[in-house]
Amino acid sequence: MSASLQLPSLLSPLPGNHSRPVFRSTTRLVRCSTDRQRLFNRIAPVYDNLNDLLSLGQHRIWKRMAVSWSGAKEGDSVLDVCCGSGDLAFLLSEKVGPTGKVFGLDFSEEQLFIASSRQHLQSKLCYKNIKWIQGNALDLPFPESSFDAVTIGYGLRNVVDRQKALLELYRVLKPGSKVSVLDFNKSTNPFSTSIQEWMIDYIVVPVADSYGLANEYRYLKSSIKEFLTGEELEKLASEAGFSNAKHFEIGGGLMGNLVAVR
Ligand SMILES: C/C(=C\Cc1cc(O)c2ccccc2c1O)CCC[C@H](C)CCC[C@H](C)CCCC(C)C
Ligand SMILES: C[S@@+](CC[C@H](N)C(=O)[O-])C[C@H]1O[C@@H](n2cnc3c(N)ncnc32)[C@H](O)[C@@H]1O
Repeated sequence: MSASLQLPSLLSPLPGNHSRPVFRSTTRLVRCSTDRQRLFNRIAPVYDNLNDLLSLGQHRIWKRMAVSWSGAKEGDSVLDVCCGSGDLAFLLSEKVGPTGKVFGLDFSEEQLFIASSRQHLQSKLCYKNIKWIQGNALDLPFPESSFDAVTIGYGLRNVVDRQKALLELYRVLKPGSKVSVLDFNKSTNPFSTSIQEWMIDYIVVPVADSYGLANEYRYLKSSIKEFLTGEELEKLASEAGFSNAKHFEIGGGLMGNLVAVR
């Protein structure tokens, strides 16, 4: 099974063969974009369950906050970049209602397969307004000024070029509209950092190991280390052209949400 970064495709539902990819365990999992795409394909079957279990359901609250901060409202046309299995896109769909439109974009075919299956299992009328697109966050397949709000949950940390991703988010937003960026918080407080690292080493990785995904979840710790602090995110967003870039610590400082206006 291959997923193309060059040719975004509308997936509603996803076509093709949905057999699981071969599981591999390597120590160097995430050198490039293709490695990350494979990682997210591999964890797709257990991704939602592990998020619920490991965050004790808290991730649903953080995602609601991110959607609320995006300013999406009834009738809007909105985009969720790095949508994964679709949590933020489903929440956006409820916000914009049947008269609005939601696009969920991701480069992982397996994550999109889960998102599309979830959409078809639900009877909510508004969920019919979601289109899943396989594409690259660094080269969004939309004209400029297309959206009234954009969200990206746990995505910016995972792209290989964050500045380019923010420039793309800026380009597709309508002037005056907001981007809401939810992710782990790279704290400047050593105590918060050690709690976060302890939780990943002694809770997250051992639980993931029981699914054969220890390396995939070990990646979380290194990716947070290589991520940006709230202040650095505000600076990067301002450099991409956004105004009023503000980062909020949530979940007791374990998570963060950047909000910025085009
Ligand atoms: C939805 C959450 C994380 C998504 C996520 C993001 C990634 O970049 C990954 C990369 C590789 C593998 C998995 C992921 C991934 O799942 C957030 C919630 C779940 C987290 C998996 C675990 C949370 C660990 C916190 C430090 C603990 C919070 C505890 C709580 C406040 C009780
Ligand atoms: C941790 S998941 C987050 C999924 C979802 N937003 C959530 O909050 O649960 C990160 C997602 O980003 C996607 N992703 C990473 N880099 C990407 C890129 N360059 N283009 C498109 N999707 C990307 C991955 O495939 C994965 O589904």
